[in-house]
Amino acid sequence: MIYTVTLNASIDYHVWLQALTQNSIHEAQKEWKSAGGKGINVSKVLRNLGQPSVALGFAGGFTGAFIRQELEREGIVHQLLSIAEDSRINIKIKAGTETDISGVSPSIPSEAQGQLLAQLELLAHGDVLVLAGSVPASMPADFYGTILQRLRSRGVRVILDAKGKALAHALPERPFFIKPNQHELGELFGVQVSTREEAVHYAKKAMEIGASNVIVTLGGNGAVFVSPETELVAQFPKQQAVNSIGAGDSVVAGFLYGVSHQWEIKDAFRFAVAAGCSTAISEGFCTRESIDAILPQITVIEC
Ligand SMILES: Nc1ncnc2c1ncn2[C@@H]1O[C@H](COP(=O)(O)OP(=O)(O)O)[C@@H](O)[C@H]1O
Ligand SMILES: O=P(O)(O)OC[C@H]1O[C@](O)(COP(=O)(O)O)[C@@H](O)[C@@H]1O
Repeated sequence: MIYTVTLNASIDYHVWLQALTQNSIHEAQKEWKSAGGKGINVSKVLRNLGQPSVALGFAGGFTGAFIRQELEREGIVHQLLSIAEDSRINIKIKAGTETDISGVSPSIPSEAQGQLLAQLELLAHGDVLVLAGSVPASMPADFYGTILQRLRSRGVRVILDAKGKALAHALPERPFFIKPNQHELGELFGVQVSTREEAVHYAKKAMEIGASNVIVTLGGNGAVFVSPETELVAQFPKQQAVNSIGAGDSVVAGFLYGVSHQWEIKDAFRFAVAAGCSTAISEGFCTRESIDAILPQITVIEC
């Protein structure tokens, strides 16, 4: 089974404005709310692909109730643990460009943290665990590393999509796959990653620290895949993003889907990039049909 963990679940409030200006009142042109957080988004994309998963993590308050209801309505199995404080609300403003405001994360009591670790004790050989998104400020920054350590001898593949300290602490614990974007990879090494060559170079450095497979996404400029066996570059015609929220999560879900079906790595990578593109250039998340429609435009070559 595939399990996704979202430590910092959210309601994503998407709002479209004509323009965003200081010191003025804006009238929304359009808006919607969705259950978010990176692990939950991965579960949603997997569901769109017909791949079951179980969403784990924390949810609390009226926002937590909304998150649970949406997952249940969409037929996504979850075992979210209850916390007293409200799950956060993240604001995603579209006004020509995209501006995000991430809400303050709720406090996660140590008992709830222990309950999550106990749930993960039940994972067994062949299971896949996706650890995705920020670690709430009340939790140890090395929580992902702790999970990886505890699962090391159990034959569970761990996919990690994190940044900052959460990524730095977990990397030496040997995740199967990481998916930083170029900025997150640059932050890890205190450099700026702008080109594909730089992305490959620093992906290899991340592998020296502990990652087995790395996809670095470069927004509208493609992506690279690096493993001990191969180095691949994906390209696609540059397009205007319509709503890039969840595009990175779609890459994670797409790659996971391909790997779970024992596809060749090149095909899984191409599918993953198509999933990301399809999400970025439409309002909702990718579907199998939208990915298949965009696949012919994605070229993958060896570096
Ligand atoms: N303007 C765009 N046009 C087409 N695809 C895009 C665009 N922006 C992002 N994507 C797709 O989304 C993926 C992830 O984007 P990126 O912004 O790098 O990641 P994250 O969402 O994790 O920050 C890219 O690899 C690509 O597949
Ligand atoms: O666009 P991405 O990177 O795929 O992730 C989108 C998701 O990540 C979030 O921005 C939260 O990210 P963090 O957990 O890292 O704060 C959610 O609001 C959103 O659902």
